[in-house]
Amino acid sequence: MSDINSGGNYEECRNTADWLLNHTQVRPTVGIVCGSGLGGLAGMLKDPQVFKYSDIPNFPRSTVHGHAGQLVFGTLKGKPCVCMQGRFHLYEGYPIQKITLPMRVFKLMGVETVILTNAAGGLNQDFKVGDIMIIKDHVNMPGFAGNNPLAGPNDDRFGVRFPCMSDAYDRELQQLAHEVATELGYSDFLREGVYCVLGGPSFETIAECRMLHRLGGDAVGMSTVHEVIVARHAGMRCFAMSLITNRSVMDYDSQERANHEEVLETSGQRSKQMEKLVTTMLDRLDNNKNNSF
Ligand SMILES: O=P(O)(O)O[C@H]1O[C@H](CO)[C@@H](O)[C@H]1O
Ligand code: HPA
Repeated sequence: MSDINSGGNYEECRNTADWLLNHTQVRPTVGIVCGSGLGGLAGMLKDPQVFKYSDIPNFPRSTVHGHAGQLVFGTLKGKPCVCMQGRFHLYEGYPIQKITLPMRVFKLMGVETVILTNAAGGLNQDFKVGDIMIIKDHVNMPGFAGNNPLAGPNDDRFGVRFPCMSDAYDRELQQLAHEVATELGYSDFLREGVYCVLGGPSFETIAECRMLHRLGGDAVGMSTVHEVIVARHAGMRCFAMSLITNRSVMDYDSQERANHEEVLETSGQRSKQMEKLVTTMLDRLDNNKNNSF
């Protein structure tokens, strides 16, 4: 288990949030995290102000191809936003508290809602490459082994010791996503399901894919869940989507092999629709009384 010096403690997050607030006029209420190859969303922000992760105090660096490594402030459909163009993953070698530090920084800057995207393998055999899955729940495999971003002393200024996770993914935002996707004509490739997180960086074996599928997983990846746990602990509401970039290999006769190049290629092909879905959702939030941003 990591100690409080691993990153993500209150003072460190406060310093980072204050530094950012001193360098931008934007007061974000929406935080966005872009998955592998899905950073195009950051390019949609109006009047963007861009900070390289390497220039932000206490921020880790992005090391993965397809994650630009910059924080972009601006407005999207009139909503003040902060967007991570690239995220951090356990396999990059950072302590789990460090990879989730941006969620606490979001909170301290005033963010209320977090929208996350990721690229994932499809465990559900009905899913096709290019499908977009609304995440309705997760299975935290590293968490089963005690690797949870909230392990260590709890700081009540962020949240309670034992946060509930049965409402991790906001149901109203899921409903809104379904409505918007139907209107946009995306129903044919819109799915919903359970996202399983693993530590990576090796992709899953055939036996692991079969097991995760039997356990109720519809998609598998190496991100998002740690961020959602920390965001929910701090009381922000979360909406997350997976782009199915490859089908998980379940059959010993299959010639398919998961690889990051295929992941980036597929995310590039579907990124425009994901961007449209997110921006239209943001546009709608004001028109729906239940969705106060
Ligand atoms: O989850 P995101 O950041 O989209 O990245 C996904 O893509 C990479 C594998 O190709 C892994 O990092 C996996 O988690
Ligand atoms: N497994 C884990 N992570 C992934 C995958 C996968 O098949 N595809 C994209 N990210």
